[in-house]
Amino acid sequence: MTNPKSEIQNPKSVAILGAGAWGTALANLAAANGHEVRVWSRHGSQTLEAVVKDVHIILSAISMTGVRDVASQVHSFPLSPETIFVTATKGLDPQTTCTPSQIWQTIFPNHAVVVLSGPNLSKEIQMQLPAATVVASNIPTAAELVQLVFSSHRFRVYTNSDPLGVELGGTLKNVIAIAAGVCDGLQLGTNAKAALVTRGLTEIIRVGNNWGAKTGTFYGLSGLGDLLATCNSPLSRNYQVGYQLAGGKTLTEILTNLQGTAEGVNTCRVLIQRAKQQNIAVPITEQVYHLLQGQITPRQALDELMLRDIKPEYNY
Ligand SMILES: NC(=O)C1=CN([C@@H]2O[C@H](COP(=O)(O)OP(=O)(O)OC[C@H]3O[C@@H](n4cnc5c(N)ncnc54)[C@H](O)[C@@H]3O)[C@@H](O)[C@H]2O)C=CC1
Ligand SMILES: O=C(CO)COP(=O)(O)O
Repeated sequence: MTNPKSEIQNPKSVAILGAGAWGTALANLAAANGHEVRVWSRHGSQTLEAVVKDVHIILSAISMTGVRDVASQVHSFPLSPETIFVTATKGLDPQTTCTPSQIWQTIFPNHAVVVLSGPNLSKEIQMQLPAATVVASNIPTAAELVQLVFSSHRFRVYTNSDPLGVELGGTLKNVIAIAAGVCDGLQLGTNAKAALVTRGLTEIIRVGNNWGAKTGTFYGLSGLGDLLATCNSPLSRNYQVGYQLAGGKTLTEILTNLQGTAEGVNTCRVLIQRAKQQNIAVPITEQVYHLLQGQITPRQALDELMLRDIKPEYNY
């Protein structure tokens, strides 16, 4: 278990769905460990059916917009009951507010589903810089198998038994990363950034607890860890969205030129919908939402946050 190399004696076949930045990085990690890796892209020549045929693991690194459709397509193909699904998407479904793992689990109720999430800026991983992540599942053996497939001296993989918390940590932090980009773009300083990220974590925990996730999970790699990575790195697309909004660009201009997917834009809208339904206070998300809608300026968003009613610090 502690020696990742042991799994090379027992290679698995892994289908990676989505050949974007993250799918490619994950495919390289599994291939470097000696596993048989097949990558499917909607723009590629191989059919989805051929790629998923007889594999041990199907890992989805598709943007949120494609998850339901691709999962439904996979459902129409014959699969071994032992096939494990891994989801690496960090988003929420606009129709149902479901997480990607909830979509995969609903479509494949008899299969193990594992969530993979952590502070994993794909460019750094492609540069072979060291990183750590979490694989979480209600079925411990499935998480342990996925841990072995991806673990190496440059990618340290931890297991976790709170898949919802791990998934929400990676997903909700994208909204805070947009806010952090605004904070840096406006040059508000280190104190402001620390306050924003810390209060952002409180907001994430409040939403996560309401959803049924465990508080402690959000202090781990997929919550606090991913906040630290994305709120401090220009490599984060979500951070870039915020930074450029602070610079006066419109959201349309930013998204037209952005390389890859900034899931926080959609997640923010879905989160506002869910917070209203569940009556959860999400002050930072609200300001990011108004900003993305073009209803306020970054400076107005800042004032709104600073002038809220004073209150005790802990109020999950
Ligand atoms: N790039 C990164 O550093 C990380 C990204 N993620 C998450 O992984 C997911 C993918 O991110 P990236 O690879 O960076 O994005 P990307 O934009 O580079 O790639 C997205 C992939 O999804 C596919 N796709 C999009 N819509 C589709 C549809 N309707 N049907 C089929 N395929 C579709 C695209 O063809 C592409 O292969 C996102 O949810 C992101 O939050 C998670 C961790 C790290
Ligand atoms: O989730 C990520 C790193 O963990 C990637 O962040 P972005 O999607 O903002 O680039």
